[in-house]
Amino acid sequence: MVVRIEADYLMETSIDPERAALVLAGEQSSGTFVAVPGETSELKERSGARLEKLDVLGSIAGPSLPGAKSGSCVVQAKITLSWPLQNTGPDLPNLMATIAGNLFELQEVSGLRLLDFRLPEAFAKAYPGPQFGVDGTRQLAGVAKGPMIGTIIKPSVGLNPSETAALAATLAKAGIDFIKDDELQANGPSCPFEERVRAVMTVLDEHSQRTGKKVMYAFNLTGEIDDMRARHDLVRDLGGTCVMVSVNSVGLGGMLALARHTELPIHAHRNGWGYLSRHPALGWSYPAWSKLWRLAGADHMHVNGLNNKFSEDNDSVIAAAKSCLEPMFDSKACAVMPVFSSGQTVLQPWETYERLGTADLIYTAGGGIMAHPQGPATGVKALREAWDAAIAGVPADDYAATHPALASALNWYRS
Ligand SMILES: O=C(O)[C@H](O)COP(=O)(O)O
Ligand SMILES: [Mg+2]
Repeated sequence: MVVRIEADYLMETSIDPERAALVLAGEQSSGTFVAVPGETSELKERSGARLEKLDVLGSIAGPSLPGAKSGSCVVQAKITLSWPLQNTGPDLPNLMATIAGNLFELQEVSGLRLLDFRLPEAFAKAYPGPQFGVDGTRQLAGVAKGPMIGTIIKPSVGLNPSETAALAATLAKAGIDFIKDDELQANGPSCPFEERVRAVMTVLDEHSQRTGKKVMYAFNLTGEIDDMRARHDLVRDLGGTCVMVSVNSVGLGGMLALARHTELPIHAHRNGWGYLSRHPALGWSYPAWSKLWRLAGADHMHVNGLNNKFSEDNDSVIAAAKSCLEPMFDSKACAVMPVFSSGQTVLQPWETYERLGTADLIYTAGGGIMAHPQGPATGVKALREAWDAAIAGVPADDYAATHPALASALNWYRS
């Protein structure tokens, strides 16, 4: 159990690494660019950040980022800083300003990436964490085991509420477990939130009365706080079972307001992640960043997918997905359901299952279902067949020999 707040960074500097690390520690606690009269040694002892660990990894060819102090040699180091809990209290937005604030732009570093952090138990008491997580989501969606097969309404924008509902009805009939709005579709005049929810819930209710299966639909309620609360209430009152939010758009304050209000699982979309992470010498690692949202109350978190349409490599995707299930505190695991999404098709389930070692996930394919040559219903069938084969350990082509939906999808995506 940690007593102080601890954060690990990958740091790059052209000055003495210990000096650079101490500048970071000073700037993020009691110090500034010059000594000030009130910063006594007692105050520093009480409130100053400490350099707990410094491992110099070696030198690199040149600075990764512009604007840093230059020197004869650029070195990379792993450092751990710590802060007394008394500086912020168990307070997530202000934790963020402390461990991931001004330090990224200090001249002493030409690269800084937050790799991980650990928090005292007081944070576990102060915040809700996921209310549904894996088990609660499975229960609400009626999917006891295996992956939750899902999709994203595509085209992302442009369909009106009744067109969206008609697509949802087709997908439900095809046996899908999970549908979500795209992050680009929240409350635009061409597809207003309330009309969309009413139209979609009408068809999902009809389907549930007929079959007993309530498809989970994550309605994108991203917006201002009062609007998000009202949109949540509408979804709940109409029998919906999930809401979605773009976490970078609403920030921690918005997420916390929603999490303290919600009676439904929160599907956390990470759009914008690229600006926080794409340069390897800057920003956040996913396991660190996702901890903020897990503790704040996310139940599902996007982790990209193998062989995705973005720039992230597969090792990083698997590490991100695994981190969603790793316990954050002794008293509160904050485990969330990883959501594989981005360029997913019938091609990736085998490697995904083999590398992840569990099917506790939501697997959403937008283009990967909608673009199936025989239409979205066959797209759903093919994706489920791909996952059945992956879990049974049967190679794709062997399974496809007796499963035509999978066979045509494999041909389509391989061509
Ligand atoms: O919101 C998402 O997760 C993406 O739009 C995924 O879409 P795709 O499956 O068509 O890549
Ligand atoms: Mg999208």
